[in-house]
Amino acid sequence: MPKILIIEDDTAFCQMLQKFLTKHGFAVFISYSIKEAEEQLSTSTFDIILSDVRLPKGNGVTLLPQVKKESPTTQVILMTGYAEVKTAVNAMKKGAFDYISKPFTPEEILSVINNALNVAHTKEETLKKPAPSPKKQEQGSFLVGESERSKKLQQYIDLVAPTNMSVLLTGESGTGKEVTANAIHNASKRKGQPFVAVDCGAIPKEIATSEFFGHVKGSFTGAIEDKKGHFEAANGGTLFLDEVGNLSYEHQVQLLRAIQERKIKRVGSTKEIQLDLRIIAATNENLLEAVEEGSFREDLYHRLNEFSIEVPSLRDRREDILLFANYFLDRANADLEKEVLEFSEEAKQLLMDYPWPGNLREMKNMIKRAVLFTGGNTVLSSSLAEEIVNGTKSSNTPVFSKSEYEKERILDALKQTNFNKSKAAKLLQITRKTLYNKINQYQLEV
Ligand SMILES: Nc1ncnc2c1ncn2[C@@H]1O[C@H](COP(=O)(O)OP(=O)(O)OP(=O)(O)O)[C@@H](O)[C@H]1O
Repeated sequence: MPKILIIEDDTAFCQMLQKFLTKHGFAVFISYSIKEAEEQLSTSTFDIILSDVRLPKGNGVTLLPQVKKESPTTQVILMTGYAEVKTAVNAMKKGAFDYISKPFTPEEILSVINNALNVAHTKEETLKKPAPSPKKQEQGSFLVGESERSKKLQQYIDLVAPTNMSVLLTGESGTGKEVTANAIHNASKRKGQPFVAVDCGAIPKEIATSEFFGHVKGSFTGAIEDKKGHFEAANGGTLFLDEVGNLSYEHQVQLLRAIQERKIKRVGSTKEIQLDLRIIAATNENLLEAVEEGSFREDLYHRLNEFSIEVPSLRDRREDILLFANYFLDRANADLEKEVLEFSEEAKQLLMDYPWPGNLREMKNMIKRAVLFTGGNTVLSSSLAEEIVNGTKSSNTPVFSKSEYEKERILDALKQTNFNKSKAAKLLQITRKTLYNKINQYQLEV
C-alpha cells in the first residue's frame, strides 16, 4: 500500500484529505508543521509527500533538499493557493514532482498522486540498475522555433553574443530565459568556460554575500573550509543571475560594486580576485517599476540592462506550439524510456488552442505526464491534462475545497446538537462568535 505523508497546518482540511485518501487505498500519515514532518521523515520513508506551500515557520519547499537527499524516490507534490504558483514552479525546478492549486477536485488529486507513483516506480527501477543508462544529455539545448518572434529572439542572441555586454532577459515564468542565457553563452567566445546560474530568489539573505563572493575558513561560524563563491566559479565565463529583482538592497550594492570594479574579495579575506566574466540577468517582473518604487537600484538596473531581450510567451508564438510539443515528446520518451511517436489530430488541436499560462515549462511537464499515460504509439486527447481538454479546470465535478468541507462539518455539528449553537461550537472547537460568522459567511439557513 503506497505511503503518503500530508503536511498541512489546517487540521480540518488535513483530516478531510486523510479520510479521502485512506478510502482510496493509501496509508496516510499527517503532520501539522514542518517540525513534525522532519521528525516523521527521520524515522520513516514515504512514497509521496503532499505538502502545503505555506506553513507556520517555513514553507513546504524548504523540505525538498532533505527529502531528495535521504529518499530520492519519494515524490513531493505541493498544494498551493492561487498566489503561490510562482513558488511552486520554482519548487519544481528544485525537484518537486508537481503542484496542485487549491481548491482541487477529488479526481485531480488522485490523478496527480497516481502520476507521481508511476514516476517514482520508474525512478526506483533506474536507481536499481548497476550503471546509469547512457542517455543523451539534452539539458540546456536550445530550439529556435519558426515563428517571427522566435526568429527575432535568435537574431538578438546572435547579435549580442559576441560582445561583452550585460544582457537583461525579461519574460514570463517558464518562457525559456535560462536556456536563452545559455544559448548566448554558447554562441560567445566564452563557450567552453563555465556558465553558472544562480537563482537570486532562492538564496537565504544571511548567506548571500558568501554565496556570491565565497569565504575563507573561520571567517564566521560555520565557515569550516575555504569556499569559492558564484562570481569566482563563473570567472572566465558567464554568470546568470535569475530572478534578479529578488535581491535585497544590501546585496544589490555589493553586486553593483563587483560588476563595476571587476574584482571581489572573499568574506574574511583581504586578497582581491580579478574577474573576467559576463553577466546575464533575468526577471519576470517589471524591474523598471521596481526602480521607480525605489526597491531596485537604478544604477544596477542600467549596469545589467546594457542590452535587453524579451523572451516571448508561448501565446505570442503559437506557430511554434507543435514544434516544441514534438521536441518535448522526444525528451519525455528519453526520460521515461518510452517510444511514443506522435500526437493524435485531436490532441494537436487541443495543444494549439490552450493558452499556456505556464509557457514552455508547463508544456514540458504536461507532455511528460501525457507520455506516461500513453500505452500505444499515439498521445490521445484523453491523456492530456484536464486543463487542456476543458480549456480551464472542469466545473462539473464537485470542488474539493476547504469551504465546502467546512460548511458540511458545521451543518453536521448543528444537526448533531439539535441546532444548539453553543454546543455545536464546542463540538467544532471554535467560539460561538466564529460559528455565527461562518453561518453568515456560508449563508446557512439554521
Ligand atoms: N528554446 C527552447 N528550446 C528548448 N527548450 C526550451 C526552450 N525554451 C524553454 N525551454 C524549456 O522550457 C523549460 C523552461 O525554461 P527556463 O527554465 O529557461 O525558463 P525561465 O524563463 O528561466 O523560467 P523562470 O522564469 O521560471 O526561471 C525548461 O525545461 C527548458 O528546457
